[in-house]
Amino acid sequence: MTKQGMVVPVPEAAVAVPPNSAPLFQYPPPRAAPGVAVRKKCLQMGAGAGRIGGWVESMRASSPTHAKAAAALAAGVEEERYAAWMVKHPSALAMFDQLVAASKGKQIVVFLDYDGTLSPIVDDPDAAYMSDTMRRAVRSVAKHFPTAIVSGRCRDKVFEFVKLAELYYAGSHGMDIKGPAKGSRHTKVPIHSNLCPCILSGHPKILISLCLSYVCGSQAKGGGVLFQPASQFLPMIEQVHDSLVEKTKCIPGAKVENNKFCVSVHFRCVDEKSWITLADMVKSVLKDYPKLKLTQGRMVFEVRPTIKWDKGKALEFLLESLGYADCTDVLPVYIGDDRTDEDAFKVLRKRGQGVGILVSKHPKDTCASYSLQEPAEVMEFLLRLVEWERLSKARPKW
Ligand SMILES: O=P(O)(O)OC[C@H]1O[C@H](O[C@H]2O[C@H](CO)[C@@H](O)[C@H](O)[C@H]2O)[C@H](O)[C@@H](O)[C@@H]1O
Repeated sequence: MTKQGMVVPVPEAAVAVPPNSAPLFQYPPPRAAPGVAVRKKCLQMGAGAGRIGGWVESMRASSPTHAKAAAALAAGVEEERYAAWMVKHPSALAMFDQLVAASKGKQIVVFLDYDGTLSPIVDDPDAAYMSDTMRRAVRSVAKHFPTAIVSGRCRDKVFEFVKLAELYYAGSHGMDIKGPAKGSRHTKVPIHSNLCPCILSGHPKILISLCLSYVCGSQAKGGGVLFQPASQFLPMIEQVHDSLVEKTKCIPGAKVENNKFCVSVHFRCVDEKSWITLADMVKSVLKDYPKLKLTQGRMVFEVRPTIKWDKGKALEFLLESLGYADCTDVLPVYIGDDRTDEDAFKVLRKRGQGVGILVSKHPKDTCASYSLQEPAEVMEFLLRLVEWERLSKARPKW
């Protein structure tokens, strides 16, 4: 269980908590203190000494398991800070009973990030396997609740890792969604039309405008909906991927990953002395692509289309597809570890509905309300959810 006494370095803020955000429950845990630093979502593209220092700090902060962080951890420098953070973002395991009590009369819908949430972070992105026990836990969850994986990886790749056909998948940071038929209330009824499902269902304006601008929805094989709001960026992403591979091949340890609608440039295995060179290379390639933006994940640069679409939008899209748009009888539970998951946490805050759980052993500015330390705790939480649901079905209703 939670090691509350752990001492940790403090990475730069991922996002600030909106000052007037609505409480998620009647008994919300305290929010992060006002005035927390705000990280710009898109990284500055300019050069200059100040910026270079900022880049290195930001790159370092993107993985608190960095050697210096570990040293700080051993030295016990930030113990109190971690304890204070845990008061604001209590363990979802410790708060389990209150969490499930809030779901009374509501349908729980589970959203799970992949890397760092279902699988431990490892050096080689191609070897980020999830354990069989975790797979069994996720399968059980999906038996009881609509469940979706929301990942920065390309959808096919994350499916190869997860291997569960009973889930919905949103790959490429939500830009490639294979979800249920629109408004299906989890019945998985296939749609029988070639028309865009967003238009068919009278989807909110934002999606309709996306439908008109991009090739987006179609019937997915085996029923359900395939939604790809960035499909017009495919050729550009291919080009950028190839340029990045070519440009960065002289940097030992750098790895460029094609995630279909976005590209990841990993620096986890790059010597820190080469980080700035690598960052400059990425920036120089992107200069020719103003329609692409650069964000940062855990020891990785993420190159993404500038469209207003992210994991938060994917969460909303999936909820609507399941028939829970603007409903009060739904409780989305989103578990993730990355900066990109903050978009989903923010959506939950804005809706004043749902449970955002950040997976982290370190204090981070986050819009999530709760925390879990690592994938092992995520698994424990999922299994408890299944057991609670099983028992509540067996319990007589008075
Ligand atoms: O949204 P996610 O499912 O969390 O995907 C985000 C990125 O995850 C992967 O990279 C991260 O995990 C790797 C394996 O543990 C690790 O080596 C890397 O440093 C992490 O950044 C994935 O490879 C990326 O493509 C995803 O964008």
